[in-house]
Parts: sequence; C-alpha cells; structure tokens
Amino acid sequence: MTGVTPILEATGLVKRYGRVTALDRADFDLYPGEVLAVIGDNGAGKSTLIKALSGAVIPDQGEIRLHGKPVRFGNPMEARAAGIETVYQTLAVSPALGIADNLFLGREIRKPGILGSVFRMLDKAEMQRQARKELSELGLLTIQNINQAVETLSGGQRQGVAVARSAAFGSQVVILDEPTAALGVKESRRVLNLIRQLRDKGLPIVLISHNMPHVFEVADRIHVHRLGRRAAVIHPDTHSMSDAVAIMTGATELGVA
Ligand SMILES: Nc1ncnc2c1ncn2[C@@H]1O[C@H](COP(=O)(O)OP(=O)(O)OP(=O)(O)O)[C@@H](O)[C@H]1O
Repeated sequence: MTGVTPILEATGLVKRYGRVTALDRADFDLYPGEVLAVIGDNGAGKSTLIKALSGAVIPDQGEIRLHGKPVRFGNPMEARAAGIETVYQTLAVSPALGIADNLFLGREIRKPGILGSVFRMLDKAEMQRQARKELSELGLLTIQNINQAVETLSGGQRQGVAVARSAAFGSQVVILDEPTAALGVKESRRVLNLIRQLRDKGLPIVLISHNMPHVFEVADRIHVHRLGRRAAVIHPDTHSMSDAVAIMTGATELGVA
C-alpha cells in the first residue's frame, strides 16, 4: 500500500522481561479500512505487541505512530483517549451490569444542567437510547432487554456488547484479542460478521487469533509474528494456511510485506 499512511504503525519495538526478549525489533502497520490479523505461535510475542500498541506495556525501544505522528502511551487510558480500543477475551465486560451500563462504563452520560454537573445524575434514558441505536446498527438487537445483566447473555452476545462498546466512541482502531476463542460455531459466525460490519463502516481492525479458518475468512492481510518480530505479511488470496503455518514455525521465510 505505497502512498497511503498507516493509521497505526510501529517500528523497531523492543520489550525485554529480564532475559526474555518478548519483542525483538518488531514492526507493525495497520492501514485504513482493513482487517489485519496477527498470528504466531505461542510465545511469539503477539500479546506483548498488542499491549505495546494499546498502552498496557511500555516498550524499551522503538516508535509507535498514530496517523503518522509519534505517540507514547503511558497506560491503556491514554491509548483509549487517542482512539485505540482493545477488547480482551476475558476483560471484555462487567458481567453483573446491564448492557447499556456496560456500553457506557467509564463514559457515562450525565443529565443536562445542574443535575448532571453538580449532582452527577446519570442520564439513563439517553444512555439506553444510544445503546439501542448502537446495537441495532450492528445487528445485535436480538438482545431484547437493554438492561439485561450481561452475565445472562451468551458468549457471542457478550463479545458483541464488548465490540459494540469499543466501536461506539469514535474509535480510530479496534483491537480484538481472540474474540472467537471461547465461542461456538454459530456465535463465532456472528462475531466474524460483526468484524466485517465494523470494517465496512470504515473502522480498521486488528484481530489476534489462533483460529486459521477465521483468520483466512475475514482478514485482508495477515501479519505473521515469530520470535518477537514480524516475520512476514501475507494475503489470504495469495497464500494458504499451510504457507502461514510454515512461516509461523520458521519452516519457510516466504511472504511479502
Ligand atoms: N509479564 C511478563 N513477564 C515475563 N515474561 C513475559 C511477560 N509477558 C510475556 N512474557 C514472555 O514474553 C514472550 C512473549 O509472550 P507473549 O505473551 O507476548 O506471546 P504470545 O505470542 O501472545 O503467546 P500466546 O499465543 O501463547 O498468548 C514469552 O516468552 C513470554 O513468556
């Protein structure tokens, strides 16, 4: 993609944990409007890369650029404020809260005027209205009751709420960490459709996954991580799953950036 500035880009990221080098001069780029999958063997450094991009880990060396401008995130809140939303498989939502509450967690809408500014009263009706709108735009309104506790939802619906939450707030980039790992076939399908919908709405997505068929189904490009760095970027239409596995395991160095 020559001539197009990546939305999110990293060069030469290094992160050491004692004697372990989790990131060893890793590069990364994400372009507008794409689903980029990140794959790699266990321990290859995928999580550390994603944590560095989302402010959860501060790299020892290297540079991260958002819209071409260097950024330094001291913590995940700073990355989020800059528009990088990360949905972790486990920490996606607060189970005991309702759907609308989950969507607005940490960004609650207050009532207008003095009720909100002084008495900090929440505008529940407005939050429910926006939650309903967001979920129906994403085709998730099979969920009947917007105040239903998230713990009563299915795994796929929960993931949907988490993804909707990340998509709802003017995000620039959404990072999904193993979104289908705990889901059944039907629920995985819904989440994959959701990923496509978000991409079609113009939101670029980073998808970390061990599930090759899912990766090959939705990704526009595939970043293959090996031994702490990007070993190759491949395309699902020109490379096979066995090419991907061969690069992951070091059996071949084939691949194009
Ligand atoms: N907090 C930490 N302290 C010490 N070592 C760590 C820490 N986090 C990651 N590592 C090490 O860094 C290397 C890369 O780990 P990372 O979790 O990034 O890999 P991964 O590709 O995400 O693996 P998996 O697919 O198994 O989740 C591993 O050797 C791991 O043991």
